Amino acid sequence: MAGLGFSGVRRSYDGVPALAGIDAEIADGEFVALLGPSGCGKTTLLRLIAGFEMPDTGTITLGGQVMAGPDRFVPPEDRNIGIVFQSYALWPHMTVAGNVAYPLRVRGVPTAERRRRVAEALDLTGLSALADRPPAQLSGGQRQRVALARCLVADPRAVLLDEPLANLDLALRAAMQDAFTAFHRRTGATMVYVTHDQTEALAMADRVAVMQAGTIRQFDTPEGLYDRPRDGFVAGFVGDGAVVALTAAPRPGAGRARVHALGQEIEARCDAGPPTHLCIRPEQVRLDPEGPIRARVSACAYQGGRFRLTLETEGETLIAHSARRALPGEALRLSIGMPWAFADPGAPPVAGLMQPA
Ligand SMILES: Nc1ncnc2c1ncn2[C@@H]1O[C@H](COP(=O)(O)OP(=O)(O)OP(=O)(O)O)[C@@H](O)[C@H]1O
Repeated sequence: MAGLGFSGVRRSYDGVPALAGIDAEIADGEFVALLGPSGCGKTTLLRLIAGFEMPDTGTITLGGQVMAGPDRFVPPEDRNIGIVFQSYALWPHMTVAGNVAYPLRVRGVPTAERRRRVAEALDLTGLSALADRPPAQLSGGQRQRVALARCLVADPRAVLLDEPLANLDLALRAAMQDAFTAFHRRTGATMVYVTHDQTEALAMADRVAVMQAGTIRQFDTPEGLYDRPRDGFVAGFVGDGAVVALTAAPRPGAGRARVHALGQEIEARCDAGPPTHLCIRPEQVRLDPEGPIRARVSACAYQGGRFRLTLETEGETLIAHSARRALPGEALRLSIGMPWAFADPGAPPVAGLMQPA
């Protein structure tokens, strides 16, 4: 397996940028998710890694070797990268074992070695008992595992997965997420996983690249994205909660700041730079009869074991969790515990925001 590198990678279609400058490193053996809304460039980046397309400018490396650059382009068949698509693309007339053996047969791998490697790939994907079945007699999740086994058997340097669970129902998706994570642990494969489903990305990946409009807005661990989003897009796109503009921001101290928002002074976590916004997660909103903030319930949804409350206060909408059902229109009091304050470079300047001296 091998790591991947991207330096100044750009790609446009008809003059419109699909990738507007990608710089990133993916370590050998890392499981990375590319997460973002439709049209943000995830599939384009995957296609460039696979070699189905060339970047307009920039360099892509695999295991330190240039795959695409100013004067070099390695075609897809010479990159040894495995790909698992949303549509499983299995041969209907071949058994599971036959499908998995196919890439080795094409390469002329001798029979004994072929048998050994197929048995290993079937074992890794939990398919040994189904080796003799045709794809028509498999569930969607089992077919997807055949596609994964077929990709693995060729011993690829990296595995690319393009929304592989999109066609599966919710229960099966959850089971397959566990299967992918277990598979990654056992193989140590470098995996790049495209999805627009944040639950999937946060549950499985070591790190997630959050993309928007052809750029990576933040490339971080799932906890990093949730606890310390770098800008308003990431704060709003990843996880539940609210993004609230500050009305005044004193100079932040080391890792902490007292900021003004929601008509209150609130103690927040922060890093360098004067913050402009707060990201308030539901678990940071305490329903507290003595709390300083007055709010009104606008919606209440049961989420199994708890209720998700939508609350209106000071012209902002907050999300809270509650053990009991609340009625729309009900008045509550809140306190806010240690939200994350960040500087959003994309946001318009906040009127009256007090800048540090
Ligand atoms: N072959 C193409 N010709 C013209 N435009 C393209 C082509 N491929 C992609 N694009 C455009 O490039 C942008 C990025 O597309 P891409 O498929 O990479 O997005 P995505 O994030 O994978 O979206 P989705 O989640 O909907 O698959 C989009 O605006 C898309 O319309």
